Order: sequence, then structure tokens, then C-alpha cells
Amino acid sequence: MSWTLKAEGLAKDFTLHLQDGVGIPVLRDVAIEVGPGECVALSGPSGAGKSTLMRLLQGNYGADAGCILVRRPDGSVADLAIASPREVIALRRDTIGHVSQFLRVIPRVPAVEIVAEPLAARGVPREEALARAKALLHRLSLPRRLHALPPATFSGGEQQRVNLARGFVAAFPLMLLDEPTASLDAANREVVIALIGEAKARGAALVGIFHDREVRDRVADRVLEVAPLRDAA
Ligand SMILES: Nc1ncnc2c1ncn2[C@@H]1O[C@H](COP(=O)(O)OP(=O)(O)OP(=O)(O)O)[C@@H](O)[C@H]1O
Repeated sequence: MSWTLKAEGLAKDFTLHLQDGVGIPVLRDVAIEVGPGECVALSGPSGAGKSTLMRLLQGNYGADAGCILVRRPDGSVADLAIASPREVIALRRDTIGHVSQFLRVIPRVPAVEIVAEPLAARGVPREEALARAKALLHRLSLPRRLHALPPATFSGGEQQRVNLARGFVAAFPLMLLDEPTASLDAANREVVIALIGEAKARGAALVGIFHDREVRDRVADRVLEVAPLRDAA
């Protein structure tokens, strides 16, 4: 089977500049491959490096070694490990969707516009983008009166639902999910499980951190253990 994401030999250290440049090795020789329609869950104890790996896959951190190959919708391949900032931005527009635990609130921008933005960035006409955003917010039970408000004052669960709608509104080939159900009630958790199932059915490749074991068991096809490197430090 062809892959959508294939990373090999990944290494990441952090350097503590305030502590005489002490180096903390976090990841060594990590490999991950995810194909269309597959969901891989990252597992491992707290501090093992799951979030660090996610940030590498998002292009937020540079890798100290290894490659992170991502297949774009047109079939061409990019290596995130050596991509320029401009290429990373383009990959996030067309190829890599992301749902983090916390919404990055943009002052004065209404929730529905935040959700529609990934569609607008891909050239979907504004009215259609807003209609699709509203439909997804409705599916995630965000009260209609909140759609036109900036999410700064929303509850944790409401912000998380805006974040989820933004992540799932466009058909990204690769989706990175960082605890997507962390602040949700049972009914919305079911909606997210359904959205993940639909993304898999349309051929998306997904990588997720799911601290909720039941969610993980229901959505993940495989588990990648991220082992702590404490002994090597
Ligand atoms: N920016 C940073 N600077 C220095 N050390 C960091 C940085 N980010 C993470 N670390 C360290 O790297 C290690 C891995 O952290 P990471 O957040 O990836 O773990 P995790 O597996 O996601 O943990 P959790 O399950 O608790 O979220 C930890 O020891 C952490 O302290």
C-alpha cells in the first residue's frame, strides 16, 4: 500500500540554554508510516515525546536527523524535515490538517470564520465555506448564537469544538489529532469518533494522541509506542 506519511530515522534533542546548554535527547531513530484510510495512535508514558513527535510532523520543530515525507494531493512528495517555512505553510493549507488541544483564538474573528478559513484558503467560495462551517458547528452542537462570536470567552469544550470543526472542515490527506476529545462530553465524543471514521473512509491518513483509551481503541488501526529515552540522558 502506498503511504501518505512516511518518516524515518527521526531524532530530536532540546537544548536548555539557561542551563549551560544541557542537551535533552527526546527522540531517537523514530519511524512512522501511515497510509490512506489508516489511523495510527501515538502511545507511551508522560514525557516520552509524543507531543514532540506531533510537532515534528506538523513542521513546528525541525528534526535533528531523519526525513518526514508527506504526499501532497497531486501525488508529489515533500520532506517536512527540510522544508522551507513557505513550503510548510503551503503543506498546512493543502495537505496537513491539525487539531490541537487548545484553540488559538484570533481576536475579533467570529467562530464560524475561524472554521471556514481552511476552506477559504483553498479557494472555496466564501458563502459555501461559511455554510459548511456552520453545518459542522451545528453537528458538534455549538449553539447557533455562538457562531457569530469570537471564541475568546467560550468554555474549554466550546473552544475545542471550534477547533475540531476547523480541523475537519476540509478534506486534508493527512490529519494530526492531539487529544481531540479532551474537553468533550460523551455526545460530542461520539461525533468526533464519527468524523474520524468519515475521514478514514474518504482516504485520509491520521496520526493521533488519544489519552481516552476507549476512543483510541475505536479509531486506531495501529499503535506506535514512543519509548522514553531517560536512560540515555
Ligand atoms: N521546548 C522544550 N524544551 C525543552 N524540553 C522540552 C521541550 N518540549 C518538550 N520537552 C521535554 O521533552 C520530553 C518529551 O515531552 P513531550 O511533551 O513530547 O512528551 P509527551 O509524551 O507528549 O508527554 P505527555 O503525555 O505528558 O503530554 C519531556 O521530558 C519534556 O520535558
